Amino acid sequence: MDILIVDDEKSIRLTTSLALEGEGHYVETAEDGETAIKRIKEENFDLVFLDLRLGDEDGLDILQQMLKVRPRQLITIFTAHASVTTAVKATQLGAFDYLEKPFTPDQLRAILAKAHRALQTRHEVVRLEETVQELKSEVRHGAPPLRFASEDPKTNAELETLFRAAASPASVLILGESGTGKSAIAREVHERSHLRDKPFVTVSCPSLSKELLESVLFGHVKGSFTGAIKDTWGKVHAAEGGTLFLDEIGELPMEIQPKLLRLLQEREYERLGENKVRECNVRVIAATNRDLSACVASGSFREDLYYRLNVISVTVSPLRERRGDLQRFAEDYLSFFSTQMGRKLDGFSESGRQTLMRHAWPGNLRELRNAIERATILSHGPQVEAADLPTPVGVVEGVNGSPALPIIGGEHSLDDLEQAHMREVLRWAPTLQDAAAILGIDKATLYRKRKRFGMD
Ligand SMILES: Nc1ncnc2c1ncn2[C@@H]1O[C@H](COP(=O)(O)OP(=O)(O)OP(=O)(O)O)[C@@H](O)[C@H]1O
Repeated sequence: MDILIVDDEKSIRLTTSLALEGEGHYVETAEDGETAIKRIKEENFDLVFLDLRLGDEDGLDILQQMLKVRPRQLITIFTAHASVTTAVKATQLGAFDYLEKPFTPDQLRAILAKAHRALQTRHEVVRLEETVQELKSEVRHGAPPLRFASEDPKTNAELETLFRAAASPASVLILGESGTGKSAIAREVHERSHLRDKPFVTVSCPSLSKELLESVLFGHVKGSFTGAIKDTWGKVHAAEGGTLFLDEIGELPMEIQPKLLRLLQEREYERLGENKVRECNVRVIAATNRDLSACVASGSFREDLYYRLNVISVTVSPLRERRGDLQRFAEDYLSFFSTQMGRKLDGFSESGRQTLMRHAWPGNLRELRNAIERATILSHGPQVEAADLPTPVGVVEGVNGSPALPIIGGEHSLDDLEQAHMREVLRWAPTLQDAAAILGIDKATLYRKRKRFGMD
């Protein structure tokens, strides 16, 4: 995590950052409110530790100012002057948690674990909100047609291989960032397979608790857990003879992993609370936006299960690496939504096109589709202009003081290109850690370069 410690006591700043850095976190410190607020404005920290007594300054006041800048910022208050009243006041004002000084490494770790869970939930909520918007739109307007042919030779080759293998019973693993179209590919594999007339059943692994997920997958018998008031069949049963699509498989709890392995290896499972072994015949397709091999390395995903799932696999490239496809997708969506909404829109103006091309599309196809749907509603026509696209979609020249972006192949130095690319990635990457990973450099190099380019 990227963490900011705000405390006027040097020893606290030092010991806490050492403890946090020892756990692999990136830490910055600030000794007063002004510096802290400046950094909050500039950077996206996952968590802030804020002392309630900062010399003459009032920590509660700084807390409010920080939340004004970043309303969703996770802020843990720490103070040597803990009292129930201040704790309550701080949480009422929007603090995430409260830590009394002096604190033990275990207490600090507990806060970090809680913050980590909160961040994960937040990401999941954003993803679900977007999916809901998408589904609402599908109910209203139907779904835009899917395009699988790609201008990117790598994507094209991978998808072709995958679709050729669709008819085999082998398990399929689809990797790629959120919104790259993994679910759509899973369904397409099913449609192109010999199972197309059989059920296609989806289970979203992270949306349920461990117990519920197990029951949703395998079913349960009455009384097997509190609330199990009657026998039920699970999705494995519902998918019999067809395809079982396990979305976000990287989130599958450790306890359920052996049961899925048994399903894949032995074609057997048991309902929760029952000792009867049942046979099943399903083809499993799994997808995840996590780096599953890294999960195997860190011990959160079983290696044997990984190899069982990874018989045929495809990694869907993010949209920012498929610039050749971007315009086609945008045009397809525009043509679909303008027909649905009875709008006469004739493509994108040059400024609209440039705006589309300049954005990094962290939400991939889902974000693009939502942006184009919105632009179809907003546009005065006859073409979609930069102004019709939502603000975060692109950096338009001269807007908000942003310098124009260089064009690949134009008259620019490598320094200009590097600088512009770094600035854009830093603009949308959730954390500095992510930005460094995307740029393929370590965090220290990123810091050095930011300094050199005057970006800090
Ligand atoms: N091949 C495609 N052609 C056109 N649009 C697509 C295609 N694939 C996906 N989309 C659009 O992107 C949206 C998101 O796709 P999908 O849900 O398959 O992504 P995902 O990678 O499974 O996302 P997540 O990881 O968040 O579950 C779809 O609703 C659809 O509008």
